[in-house]
Amino acid sequence: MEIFDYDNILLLPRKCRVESRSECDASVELGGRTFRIPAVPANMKTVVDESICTWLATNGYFYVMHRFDLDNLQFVRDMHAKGCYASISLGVKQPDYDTVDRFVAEGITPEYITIDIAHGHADSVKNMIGYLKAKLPQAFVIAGNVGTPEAVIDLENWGADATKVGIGPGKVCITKLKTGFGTGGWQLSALKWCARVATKPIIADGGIRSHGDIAKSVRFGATMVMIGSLFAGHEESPGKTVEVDGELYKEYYGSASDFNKGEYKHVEGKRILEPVKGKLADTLVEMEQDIQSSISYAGGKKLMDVRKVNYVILGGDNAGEHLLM
Ligand SMILES: NC(=O)C1=CN([C@@H]2O[C@H](COP(=O)(O)OP(=O)(O)OC[C@H]3O[C@@H](n4cnc5c(N)ncnc54)[C@H](OP(=O)(O)O)[C@@H]3O)[C@@H](O)[C@H]2O)C=CC1
Ligand SMILES: Nc1nc2c(ncn2[C@@H]2O[C@H](COP(=O)(O)O)[C@@H](O)[C@H]2O)c(=O)[nH]1
Repeated sequence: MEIFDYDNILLLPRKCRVESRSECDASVELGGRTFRIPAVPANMKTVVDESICTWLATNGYFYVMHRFDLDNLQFVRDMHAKGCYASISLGVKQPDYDTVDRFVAEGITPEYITIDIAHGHADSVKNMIGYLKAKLPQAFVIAGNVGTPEAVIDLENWGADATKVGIGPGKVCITKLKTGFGTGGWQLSALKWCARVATKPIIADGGIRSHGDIAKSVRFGATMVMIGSLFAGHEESPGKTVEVDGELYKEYYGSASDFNKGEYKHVEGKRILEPVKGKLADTLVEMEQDIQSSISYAGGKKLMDVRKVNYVILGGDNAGEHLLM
């Protein structure tokens, strides 16, 4: 099996088929809606809040609200009152089942529900998917996180409409160090491995460090990528602003960090400071333009044309050119 990651892969250009990159369509479909770009901010407390989610929904982007210190029911009511789709996260504990029951009692369904736990290849996830499919059958269910083809097959068979792939590649993740497990350092080839067996969309989660990594993810099978650090640190980001030597930073911490949990128990995340980098809307526009350029280098006009390109692996035992035959 080839082992590689974002920083040692390059995609190979094909003859251009457009006169302008504006002809390239970066949009993607997920769960019956079309979104402007195949990237979604991570469902983390220092990355999204209700006002960012509202802005994303009303401007054609996908979002997933986090599930920490939040009344999910009120969030969905608010989003629907504003005419927006609702996309929430759930865990697998009793309060999460209670939340589902409250949705049923009120007769409202969030359009997207992401079951988001550290080790998503688990019966607890199977049971929650089953419960959601029985109680809220209209919801599009994303489940994770996982890092192997067996897990993707199981989650899909249990009823997930999409899977989220990535155990430990995140910038504030310390799972690899604390447990010795994960896809950190080889997330892109883990994605390729998982995508070979997937029959439903994959959301590649974690490890994206530059905009070009989005095209690489799509090339290796992702429908969408989930991104934390690149979206944290904007003026609107919910993390606390901190000044160090006259420079402004925003805090970005892991959902399994003591900062998020409020206690030091099973900690698998840390806190870092991201330099404040302007407005989120500007980053999203730049991201879309960069994906349009990726599509043009792929010799295509639409996002999935990126899947057709060859690639090279730089350095290491697997180095070489990989041609689609
Ligand atoms: N993508 C990644 O690499 C990781 C992401 N995270 C993120 O952190 C947040 C919190 O995650 P999590 O702690 O799972 O959420 P929760 O605290 O809601 O825990 C979910 C359930 O899974 C159990 N659980 C958690 N980890 C494991 C494990 N390794 N083996 C068996 N059972 C486990 C927990 O029990 P108990 O706590 O008693 O074990 C609990 O019952 C999520 O948003 C998650 O996505 C966290 C770690 C890795
Ligand atoms: N192992 C951990 N992973 C975490 C934690 N909190 C979030 N995450 C994952 O990271 C990505 C974002 O990655 P980035 O490289 O784009 O910054 C996020 O979507 C989660 O899957 C954590 O505490 N530990």
